[in-house]
Amino acid sequence: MSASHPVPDATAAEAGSTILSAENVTMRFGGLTAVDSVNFRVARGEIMGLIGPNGAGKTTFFNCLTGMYLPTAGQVVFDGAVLPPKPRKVVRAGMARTFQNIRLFGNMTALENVMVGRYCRTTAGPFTSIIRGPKFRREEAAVRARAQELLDFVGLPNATEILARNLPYGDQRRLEIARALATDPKLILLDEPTAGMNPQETRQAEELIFKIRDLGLAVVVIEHDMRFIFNLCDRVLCLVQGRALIEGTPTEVQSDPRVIEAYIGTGPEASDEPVDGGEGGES
Ligand SMILES: Nc1ncnc2c1ncn2[C@@H]1O[C@H](COP(=O)(O)OP(=O)(O)OP(=O)(O)O)[C@@H](O)[C@H]1O
Repeated sequence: MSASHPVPDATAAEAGSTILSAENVTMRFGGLTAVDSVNFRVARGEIMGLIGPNGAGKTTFFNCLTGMYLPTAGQVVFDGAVLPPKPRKVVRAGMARTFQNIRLFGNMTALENVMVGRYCRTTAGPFTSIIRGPKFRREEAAVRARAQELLDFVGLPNATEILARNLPYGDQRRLEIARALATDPKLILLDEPTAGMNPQETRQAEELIFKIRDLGLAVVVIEHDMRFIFNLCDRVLCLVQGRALIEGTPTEVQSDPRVIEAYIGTGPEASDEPVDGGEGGES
């Protein structure tokens, strides 16, 4: 990252203070309570993991945290203010996310995909953009330079002109992260960032997330790969049937018999992956 384009970096005073909190967040779909009175706190510069068996409510909770859903009850406070229930405003407030199912613009190049993420921070109005005035051209050049920096940062320095749909799967996941970083977030939420990755790509993803944290960002990660999550996270919250079962350090969570039972209880698919972080893929 060049000095001319500083990225968010928590000061010593800010580090450790709360950036995101969920207070009794509940989300109901008709008669189904997908998320039930969940409390959650993420500190600046922290990597927080969200685990739970299939259908536990992780993605629904993520959607509440990122303004995609307005919780049925409870509230989400981000950087000292109640979260606006509009994804666009949430991004501007400093929260970015990636999706379980990759959502790139397949027919745009890698660079253009990242540039799209950056436009939420530009100020050129419609008039100067249409006539391609000096302000627009200055901003466009800065957006392009920043996008390339982010491609370098996530390990895709040579992907600039490649169409997103032609990138290997692991690279597409990195590209999604670059696009999220382009919005200058204070917190980034990653929904299954290693899904479909081979072990080498998974290790690279882990290194990338540590690098992001080292910039001072807070990170929240949903993952089924227990080895990955317990290596990576400072704290882990386990959801089961929409409720918070336990929150603690990886050591505390992986040794809790209720967590083991919750996973084994979900059937043979989940029990393939021991919660003690043993060898294996996704649950
Ligand atoms: N839009 C929706 N309408 C109705 N029910 C929903 C909706 N989204 C999720 N659900 C239900 O809410 C529950 C929690 O789903 P969710 O996708 O949040 O779980 P998850 O922990 O992310 O699961 P997975 O690990 O399989 O992705 C499930 O029973 C699901 O069927």
